[in-house]
Amino acid sequence: MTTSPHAAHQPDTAAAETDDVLRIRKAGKRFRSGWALRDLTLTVRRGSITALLGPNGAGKTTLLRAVSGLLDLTEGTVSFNGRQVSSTGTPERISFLAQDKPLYRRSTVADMLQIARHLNVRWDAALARRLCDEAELNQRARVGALSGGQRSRLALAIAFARRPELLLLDEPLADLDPLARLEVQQTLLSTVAEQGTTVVLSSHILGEIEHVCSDLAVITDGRVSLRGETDEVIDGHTLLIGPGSEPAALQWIPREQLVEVRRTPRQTAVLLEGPAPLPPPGWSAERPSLDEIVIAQLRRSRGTAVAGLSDLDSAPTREAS
Ligand SMILES: Nc1ncnc2c1ncn2[C@@H]1O[C@H](COP(=O)(O)OP(=O)(O)OP(=O)(O)O)[C@@H](O)[C@H]1O
Repeated sequence: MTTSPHAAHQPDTAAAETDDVLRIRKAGKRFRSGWALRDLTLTVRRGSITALLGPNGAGKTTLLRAVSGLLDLTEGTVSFNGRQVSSTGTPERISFLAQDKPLYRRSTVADMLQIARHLNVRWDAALARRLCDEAELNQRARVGALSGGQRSRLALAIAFARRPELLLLDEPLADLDPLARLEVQQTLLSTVAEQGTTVVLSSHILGEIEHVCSDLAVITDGRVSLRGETDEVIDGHTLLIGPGSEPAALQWIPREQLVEVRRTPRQTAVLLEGPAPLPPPGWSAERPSLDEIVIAQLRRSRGTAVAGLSDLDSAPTREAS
């Protein structure tokens, strides 16, 4: 798997420090069961919405917890605005919303907002109220009586109302119905635009990430395997669609750019990194979706992506016409 030019090793200049709100360098976290993060390097641009994507167990939650100061790394460093983060305390300007939303089930929505108001130095009551109203949350309803999605919306309202500089969200869209997902995405976009908040979120919902997240990082086995600005990652790939499934018909495809070959009896789809060479007659080049790229790259990292590669290697060379 490739890493985009934005990845890993950027020069440590003063300008970069200003633009990058978060710098994670060679992060490693070892639990008894093994390494959850390994040599993970990632920078997050100020004002960006960055998606952490990856399979179950890839290390996304562990990374978010390390950034929020909830656990110490075994190796490497996390720095927020140039200051190293450690488990001695979450920096005041970072807000982390965990997957299991931290709410008191016996409290009402109104009480929960009051509690949060007292617990936080910075608190935007008007924003909390507006977000609860948008979610049609009854202020007198008990938290325990809300649906999973409604509890997520309340927890999100509290996270936003803290007005953090860096908002970390672990699977924020997971419990939400399609309409609520759209509304939460809209809130994310408007909050970033209004407040200049930087957001890092983990998600499995790829289709929607494409429209919300300016940046993405794919994490596999505790490492960053692909990262960059979302548009650039998409523009950096080409999907070629052609007829037939004969391996010999693929010889014109540059082997070093190949991410995935998928065949049906009628059609062959080839995902390439970078621009495609001029395809032969009958083939077309398309812009792939983010889903297609991320899923293919994940399959590739598991060694299952290039189903047709061995055929391609053993196929006879196509004669030049
Ligand atoms: N507290 C812990 N103690 C031991 N092992 C842990 C702990 N937390 C995470 N792990 C392990 O670290 C690895 C990464 O887990 P993590 O929860 O960070 O993955 P994830 O990418 O967030 O997964 P998911 O998408 O399923 O939420 C897994 O193998 C997990 O079992």
